[in-house]
Amino acid sequence: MSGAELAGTAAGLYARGWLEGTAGNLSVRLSGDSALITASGVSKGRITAADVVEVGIADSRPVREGAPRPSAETTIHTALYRLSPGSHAVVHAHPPYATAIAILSARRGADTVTFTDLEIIKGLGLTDPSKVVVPVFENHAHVPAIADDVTERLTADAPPVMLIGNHGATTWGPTLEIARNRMECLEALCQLTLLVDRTAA
Ligand SMILES: CSC[C@@H](O)[C@@H](O)C(=O)COP(=O)(O)O
Ligand SMILES: [Zn+2]
Repeated sequence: MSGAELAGTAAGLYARGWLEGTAGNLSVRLSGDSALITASGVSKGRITAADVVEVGIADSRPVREGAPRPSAETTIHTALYRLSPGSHAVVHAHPPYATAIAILSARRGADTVTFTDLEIIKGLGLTDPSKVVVPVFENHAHVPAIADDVTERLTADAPPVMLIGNHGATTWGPTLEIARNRMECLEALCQLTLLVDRTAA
């Protein structure tokens, strides 16, 4: 897995309007103990292989001196890699419908959103695709506090998708393509829910 592949996937999500401004971050696991993640504060629509940083999964810090500043959300990515050894990619984006559901959930004080009986749930790779309970995390200004909540709340068999209240969505999986597909499925679930008013939060 290379920085060029991360940049290509990021450009595709940017083109869909899911990474507005400098929003979003993507990473891939390089080995058991490090990951390649997008640099912070750059447009993911035009990043290149030079705009990625190798960080330690244990400490979330750049492996090499002089590297660009890694994503502000690095601690969330590394928390997910520690939680889920079979996961090799994490995608964070601000897709409009998922973000709208995240905003509505935060307003209601809901810490989960439940989707039931929608075919697209199958795209999340769950054992039982009849229902998915998606966790909603508080959007702490101090990002490591979100990562701490992830570590505290999620188990290794949690669905590979989460929302961050008033903010956006994060998905993960065994490959970058699968993590990206899961983001598309989560966005579709949120869009359908808002279209037909089936919100079960
Ligand atoms: C454009 S502001 C969004 C950021 O605060 C953050 O949520 C985000 O998605 C991108 O952060 P980054 O540090 O560039 O990886
Ligand atoms: Zn974000």
